[in-house]
Amino acid sequence: QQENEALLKLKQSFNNPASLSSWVPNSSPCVDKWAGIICLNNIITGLHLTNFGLSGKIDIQALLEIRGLRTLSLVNNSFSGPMPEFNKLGALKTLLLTGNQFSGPIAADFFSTLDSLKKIWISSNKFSGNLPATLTELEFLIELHVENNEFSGPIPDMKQNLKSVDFSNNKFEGQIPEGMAKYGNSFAGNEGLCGKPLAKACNQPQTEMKENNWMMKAIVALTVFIALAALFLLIKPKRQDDDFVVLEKERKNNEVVQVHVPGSNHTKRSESGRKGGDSKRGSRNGMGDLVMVNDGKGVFGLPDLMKSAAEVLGNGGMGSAYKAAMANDLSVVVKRVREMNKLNRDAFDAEIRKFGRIKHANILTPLAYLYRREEKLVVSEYVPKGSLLYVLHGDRGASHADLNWPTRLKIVQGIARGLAFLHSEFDSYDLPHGNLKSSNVLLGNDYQPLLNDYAFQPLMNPNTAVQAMFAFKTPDYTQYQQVSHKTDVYCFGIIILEMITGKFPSQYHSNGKGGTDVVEWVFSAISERRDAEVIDPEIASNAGSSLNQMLQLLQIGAACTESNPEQRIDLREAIRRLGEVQV
Ligand SMILES: Nc1ncnc2c1ncn2[C@@H]1O[C@H](COP(=O)(O)OP(=O)(O)OP(=O)(O)O)[C@@H](O)[C@H]1O
Repeated sequence: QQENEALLKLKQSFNNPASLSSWVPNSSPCVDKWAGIICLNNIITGLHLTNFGLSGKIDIQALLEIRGLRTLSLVNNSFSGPMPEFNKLGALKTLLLTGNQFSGPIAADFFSTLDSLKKIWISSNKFSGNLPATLTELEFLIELHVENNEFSGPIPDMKQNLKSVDFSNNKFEGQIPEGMAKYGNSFAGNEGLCGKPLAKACNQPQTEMKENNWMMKAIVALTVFIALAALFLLIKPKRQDDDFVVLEKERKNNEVVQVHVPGSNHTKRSESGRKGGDSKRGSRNGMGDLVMVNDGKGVFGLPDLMKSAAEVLGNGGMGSAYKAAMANDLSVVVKRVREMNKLNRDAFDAEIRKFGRIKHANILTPLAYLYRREEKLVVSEYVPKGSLLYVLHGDRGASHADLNWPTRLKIVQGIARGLAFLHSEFDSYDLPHGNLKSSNVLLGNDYQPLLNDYAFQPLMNPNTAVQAMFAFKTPDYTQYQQVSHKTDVYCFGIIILEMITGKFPSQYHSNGKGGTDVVEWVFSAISERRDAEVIDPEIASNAGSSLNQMLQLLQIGAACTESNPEQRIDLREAIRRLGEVQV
């Protein structure tokens, strides 16, 4: 009875408590299932007031009277002002305040009385000042999210083994403590931070930093140049009468370059041998060893690539990727893949040609390849918006702001269509995609997703495939030692959870450190009936009537990431359920 009254007092302290209409005198919070009240054996253990439209004061005295209270969630409401005295609730295990307007500093000793805390989420508020030093003393802490605030000062040296952590988009400064470098992606958007894992080194005067920046750029440019030069040397034929050498001589004499790219200013010399016929091998067609497998974007050769402005895009598990902007305004990505020696040249050729014939709105079709014993190059069109990974987590610019709920749903549904296509096209493969993750989903102009780096497993040396492909990081392989079509479904599920929570999945790190274990987080939220709390505040804050649809998508993501493949839904079922989700 005392607890009922305490809750009614708490309700009175809120403005607009219409969402708490089930909280009425002469009824029981547990038996009559008051909204947002979690009970265990008739004892109130949690207040989950996520998205309840609440604001006003929070009556801490009332909360103190709820003796069994362990979890307090006020996520996505409109509370403001300084941090309330939650530190009086000494038995709390979970404190979730994400997505409010709380502001100002938090006292350094705030957490000294909260030594049972396991999860602290105070992200997306307006907290400022240093992070309280007492955070480092919380022995049981496993989740700490302070992103999207105005915190400044140093990153504390947390000795706990945090499973999920995010310091991004604040004003933290100084050197990241050595032991914190393992939380790789959690520090983005803090201009003043330096040291590992960031690329910015510490302890350098400003001018020296600038010089170093220039040096870095020079080193990158040199690396690209050396990579392309090495490439050139690799493909350089030994026979003096080879077409490629002839081309080079012509170039030195300032004669026309024998390349043909629609729309380019280069003069054509000869059309012969360029299409069909010997172009299968490509070595004697006047264009080096590059073999076109799809000429929908024009025909080009290695000399075009050699002359283009190149830029390193990244180094993935399978090799490195370069962007090459060619003279005809066509920009391509050259992916240099190591250890792809499972097939001989003819089988490799047949395989990539198969990819080159794909015409699907959600698949990126490769344009050309180059086969050398030591390495293979696969060339595709450059997609300017970049990957879903980049747009979702990389910058907070215009493209990120466009990732509203309808766009996210459209992307998920497009990925499903692309994946369904691969599953029918490469039905006989164990892994029709095999490396599905958000960095391999590119976003077209209209945010239509384009799947990339698919169906590579049959081409790769088995050991490298295990090391490089995301499918082999799933429980299917790590627990059950067998990959299958359902493995792609698991990887798809990770993307769904990543998009709906807005979190960088720790699954993408090979050591699992840094980022959020989205599967564990979502499963525990669902089982504790606080699933609405894990929805990315950026889409949840004005979800309105779409909230149920978001929760439906979250459930599909969870069903796709069921760790036992036998209990996991298959792609057909996932697509059926996705069809029921509306904007
Ligand atoms: N065609 C493309 N257009 C635009 N960006 C691309 C294109 N292909 C790759 N990228 C981007 O270049 C970067 C490096 O790509 P890469 O494929 O080498 O690495 P990855 O996707 O992180 O890992 P993996 O090797 O496992 O696929 C990634 O951020 C990727 O999204």
